[in-house]
Amino acid sequence: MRHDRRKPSRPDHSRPARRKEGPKTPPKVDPARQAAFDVLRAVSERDAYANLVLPDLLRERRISGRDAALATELTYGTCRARGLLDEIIAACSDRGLSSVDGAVLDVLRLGAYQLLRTRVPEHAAVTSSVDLARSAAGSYVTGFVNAMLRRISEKDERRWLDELAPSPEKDRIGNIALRTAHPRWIARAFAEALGTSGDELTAALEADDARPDVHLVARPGAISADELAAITGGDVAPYSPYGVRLPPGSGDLAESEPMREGLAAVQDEGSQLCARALTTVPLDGPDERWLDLCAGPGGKAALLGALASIQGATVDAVEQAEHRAKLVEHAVTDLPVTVHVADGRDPGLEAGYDRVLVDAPCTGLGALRRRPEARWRRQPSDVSDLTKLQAELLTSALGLARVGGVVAYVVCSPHLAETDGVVREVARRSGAELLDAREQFPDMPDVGDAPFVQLWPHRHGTDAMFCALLRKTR
Ligand SMILES: C[S@@+](CC[C@H](N)C(=O)[O-])C[C@H]1O[C@@H](n2cnc3c(N)ncnc32)[C@H](O)[C@@H]1O
Repeated sequence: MRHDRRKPSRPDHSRPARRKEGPKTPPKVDPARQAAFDVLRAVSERDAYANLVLPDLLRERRISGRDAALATELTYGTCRARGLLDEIIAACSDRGLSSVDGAVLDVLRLGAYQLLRTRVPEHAAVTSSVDLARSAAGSYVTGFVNAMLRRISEKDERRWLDELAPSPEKDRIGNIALRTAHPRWIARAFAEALGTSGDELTAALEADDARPDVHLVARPGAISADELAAITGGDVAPYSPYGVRLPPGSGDLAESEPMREGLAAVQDEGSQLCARALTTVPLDGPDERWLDLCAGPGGKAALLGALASIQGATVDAVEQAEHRAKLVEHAVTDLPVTVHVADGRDPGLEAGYDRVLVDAPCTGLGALRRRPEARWRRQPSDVSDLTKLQAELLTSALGLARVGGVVAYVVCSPHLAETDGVVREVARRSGAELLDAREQFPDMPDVGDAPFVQLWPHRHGTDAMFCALLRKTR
């Protein structure tokens, strides 16, 4: 294809250019880019999760090998960089993005991602995007897409960032947010939790783009971490006594024997450590009745169930959503766990629990590396609704615990409103004692300031889990 090196004029998509003469049969879009585009549409149109839709789609269409790898890179990469790509696309357009057709915008995002963040040659990125636009929206948009992508390709990512990012002197967090392709409010929440907007903020945000290791949990009493590591070819995890780590994208683990037999499951090491922390706090008096107040889909309930079985305790697992309660049932087969479909704020269970876990619904800002599109879907306004629910669930947990009993409050988020804010407010109102959670994470460095524990992907290789431990005093 001939490269037109003249500076393209600013595309006018109010009057889309019509092709003078198009081929009778439009060129076929290659399977990798078609798959990536279809997942982007599902994410944009019906709030789908890219990491759930893509594997099914690749399987259905029998896309494998290099095509599957390209589809995965383009889909996840475009989802992660979406806000940054949109700023660049908007800078090339004479109107706001809202006037661009949704399918055309997704074509532009995919094309811009290839131009700015991959080694795909410019002509291949542009031609394939034009083909995709023709097949998705019709021939009349091809001129617009072609002109937009030519304009985007005039600069590399660094030059676009130099042009578009706020100056670091005036707005350091805004500058880092755009450079790491995160919304500013999330970068600010991370900065507040880390206590810095220096280099560690960049490291924390960049960790969201790294493909995470696969973490397995070896069910206590059923298989050891050493055995599981030997069977799966993984490494024993550095912190959790039940953990095994495998390289990113390790095979189809669901088919491996320990998983099929329920001896092991996929579970982030940070989640394992938070569930375990609840069980290691010293307790005076009985230690027989445990409660998991937000149990679906059952990862922590299964670990608690296995530990309860060893210690002679039983677990009640509460989950509000019926379909998620079914997942808990499946996860706790053969364990001393009873599942209840109920609202954790008033589950109708008899109070007096010795240990209670509140693994509360949260923004999930601590697991952005696992959800490519999540950073652009979450809104700052989500936080206040969630903190209200979190405080209600923690209050209910303390109501259900016995005096002297312990409650673990866990969220997969470092946002201070969801962590420190919720816990201190509920502790103040209820008179609960804040325990030093760090004592239940022995030999783990840099877990934050007492009395809480905040884990981080860039420090610990875990999700950014938060854990507080409270003792009921009255
Ligand atoms: C962070 S997830 C829990 C993850 C789970 N502990 C695990 O390790 O697999 C929060 C769960 O709380 C449930 N939930 C939301 N509101 C609830 C409520 N009012 N009562 C009980 N469960 C609730 C959600 O449906 C979701 O399954």
